[in-house]
Amino acid sequence: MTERLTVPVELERGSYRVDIGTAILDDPQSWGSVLGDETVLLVSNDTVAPLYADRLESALGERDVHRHIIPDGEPHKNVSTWSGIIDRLIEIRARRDATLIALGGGVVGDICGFAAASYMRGIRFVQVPTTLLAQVDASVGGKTGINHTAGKNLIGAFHQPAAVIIDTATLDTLPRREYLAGLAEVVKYGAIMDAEFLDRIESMIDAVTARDPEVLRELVARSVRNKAKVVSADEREGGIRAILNFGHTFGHAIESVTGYARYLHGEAVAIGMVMAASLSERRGLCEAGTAARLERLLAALGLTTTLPDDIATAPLIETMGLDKKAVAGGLRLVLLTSTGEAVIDQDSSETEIAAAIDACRDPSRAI
Ligand SMILES: NC(=O)c1ccc[n+]([C@@H]2O[C@H](COP(=O)([O-])OP(=O)(O)OC[C@H]3O[C@@H](n4cnc5c(N)ncnc54)[C@H](O)[C@@H]3O)[C@@H](O)[C@H]2O)c1
Ligand SMILES: O=C(O)C(=O)C[C@@H](O)[C@H](O)[C@H](O)COP(=O)(O)O
Ligand SMILES: [Zn+2]
Repeated sequence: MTERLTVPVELERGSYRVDIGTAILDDPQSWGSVLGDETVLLVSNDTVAPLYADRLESALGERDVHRHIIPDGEPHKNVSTWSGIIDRLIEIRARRDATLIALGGGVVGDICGFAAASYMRGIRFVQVPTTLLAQVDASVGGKTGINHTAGKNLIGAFHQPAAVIIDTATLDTLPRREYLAGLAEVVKYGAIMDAEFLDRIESMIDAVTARDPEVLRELVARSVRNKAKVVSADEREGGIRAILNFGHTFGHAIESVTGYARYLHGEAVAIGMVMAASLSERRGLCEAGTAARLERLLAALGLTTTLPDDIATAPLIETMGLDKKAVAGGLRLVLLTSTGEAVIDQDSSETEIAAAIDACRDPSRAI
């Protein structure tokens, strides 16, 4: 086991800790201060449970622990899977003092968090993220929810976890495509708030793609610190938190129009970030070359930043209209003023947005 790092998430209504280490998922020390003698429902999916659920449960000792396994995949991040968790909580006669444990990627974490937010108007839950994306982003900050066919995460609630336990050794079994998708959210922190982090990632591409354990620890810890800083400043996205949505208005629309089955969340966000950076340049908000730098980095990490021609621009823009940041006056987009600085902006015309989308179609293009 490597030394355990702890990042606090400080909030007005109760802070919590994010523990980061290797082999800490089944270390009883991870759980002693997190759980009492309440009933526990361990929720995972049919891919992750066979890998890690027994190990985790072995650390919970004699507690009253039940399991619920959900089907794997973003298309299952829906009302039916949420309702299955609620049914299971009722079946085990869980009371208000019960705790849910979400063991898996962001899909398990988001649905489980929403079940915890809604069952009996709110019970505790603990995040045990097992994908890079969930470790650097989804497990921290309390956004929970499910998709609707009309739009991504359209149903949900803010509900903070009681604790987050990040065992970076679980990334050893993560498929490469999933790992690379997680890197998109890591790059996001560099783009919106931490230019030095972006330089650092650029300086160690090979170690990053090779999942060097020390580098993983650095990527996860720095990402979590960045996220915790923003969430502590604005827990419920009244303002600054929206910067964490950089690339997401475009990315979520790409996921939605393709039925949540063609692109992974991080892959769609990677394309969306290049579109948002390109729009920032077109609007004169940041210097020429900002989008190209971002695109070069994402490509070096193995992420695609090109939008295929069969995804038309008009339906994308229509779907973007259901983005949760939109207000009566129109879309609100996160744009860059430089690498490492973001603003929330409402002044882009539909023509400018369409041009930024179309700029990402041709791989030989100048974005
Ligand atoms: N709440 C938030 O703040 C927030 C932030 C970012 C993303 N999200 C959401 O998170 C979701 C994406 O999360 P994700 O990228 O983790 O996808 P995911 O949850 O679908 O997991 C990716 C795949 O990896 C598998 N997997 C997970 N851990 C594994 C492991 N250790 N070894 C082998 N396989 C493993 C999963 O079963 C799945 O097939 C999206 O729904 C997105 O909207 C939420
Ligand atoms: O934590 C946040 O705030 C984020 O926006 C993080 C995003 O990476 C994440 O994908 C989030 O779920 C998107 O939120 P939404 O409000 O646009 O659904
Ligand atoms: Zn995201």
